Amino acid sequence: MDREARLATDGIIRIGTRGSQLALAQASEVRALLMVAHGLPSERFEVTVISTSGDRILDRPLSEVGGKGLFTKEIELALLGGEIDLAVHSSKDMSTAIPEGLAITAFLPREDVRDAFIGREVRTIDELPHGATVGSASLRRQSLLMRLRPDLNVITFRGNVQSRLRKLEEGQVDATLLALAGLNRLEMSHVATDVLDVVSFPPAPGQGAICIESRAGDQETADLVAAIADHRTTVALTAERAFLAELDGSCRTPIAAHAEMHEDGSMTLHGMILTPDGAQMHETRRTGLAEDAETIGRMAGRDVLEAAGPGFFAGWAK
Ligand SMILES: NCc1[nH]cc(CCC(=O)O)c1CC(=O)O
Repeated sequence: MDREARLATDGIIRIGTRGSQLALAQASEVRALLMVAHGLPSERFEVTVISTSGDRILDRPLSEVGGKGLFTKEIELALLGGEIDLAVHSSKDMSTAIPEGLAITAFLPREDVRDAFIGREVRTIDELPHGATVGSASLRRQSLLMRLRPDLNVITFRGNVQSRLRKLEEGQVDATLLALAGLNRLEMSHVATDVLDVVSFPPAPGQGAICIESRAGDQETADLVAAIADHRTTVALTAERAFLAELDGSCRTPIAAHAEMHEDGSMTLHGMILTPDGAQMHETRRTGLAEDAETIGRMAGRDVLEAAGPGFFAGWAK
């Protein structure tokens, strides 16, 4: 029996995801893409919701609790334990080190990479009054904001998309920033009052891209998800994640990166590191062949480390 026939006759494909509305929307998107790609009915799929430490710890900034692995650890344990066959993640939340026995088997076509600005009484960052309060959980967004507007009162602001918007409505903050990708997936892009450009406000590595993780030896699932993988996104994410890998071992400073593969097979990467207060910034642009994405990412990482010098990290080191 070939693989398609086997999938059509045995077992359920079990998809693991976090329980936030955004995570559930992403899991539904993956299921829909797999149904279309393989002609499978929805009954072949089961979506298992898994609560992660990142979902439970809401009172502290993530950078204090221990960063990225927090949104993926419990889901990865379920994969390793065979409770689920594939995990759907926001690539932005993935650490660069994938646990032994697991692998990223697909990056899906990328959504909009940009950040959205959501003001309660104003439409843009420029229009915010002196000293206005802006909430964000992201060190990168906090730093980029303070770089543009050192007068702002930037505060840490956690929770899922809906709870952040509620805090904004209640007046706890005058504005917030969210990934446009998440708003689009939730069909909530109407709340954005401005969209920030990638040159002055580059996204987090991986922003806007869903990735699928599965067991390293599970060829059947790897083949299944290969049908919905996107090459250009894979190239961009390879470069951005290599840039991040080069940096995140040595610093906890804000990191931004945006890579794009072009039609002619070339690619560009814009990488940036900042001090948390936004006062200092180093950036690099590298262009090369898509097949060299990993090297380009690594070299870009070294560019900014070298430009920054050891003094840059004084006070911001791990
Ligand atoms: N850290 C939370 C998170 N992880 C991924 C997204 C957005 C969706 C994406 O980037 O794919 C968000 C929310 C946000 O930043 O607004």
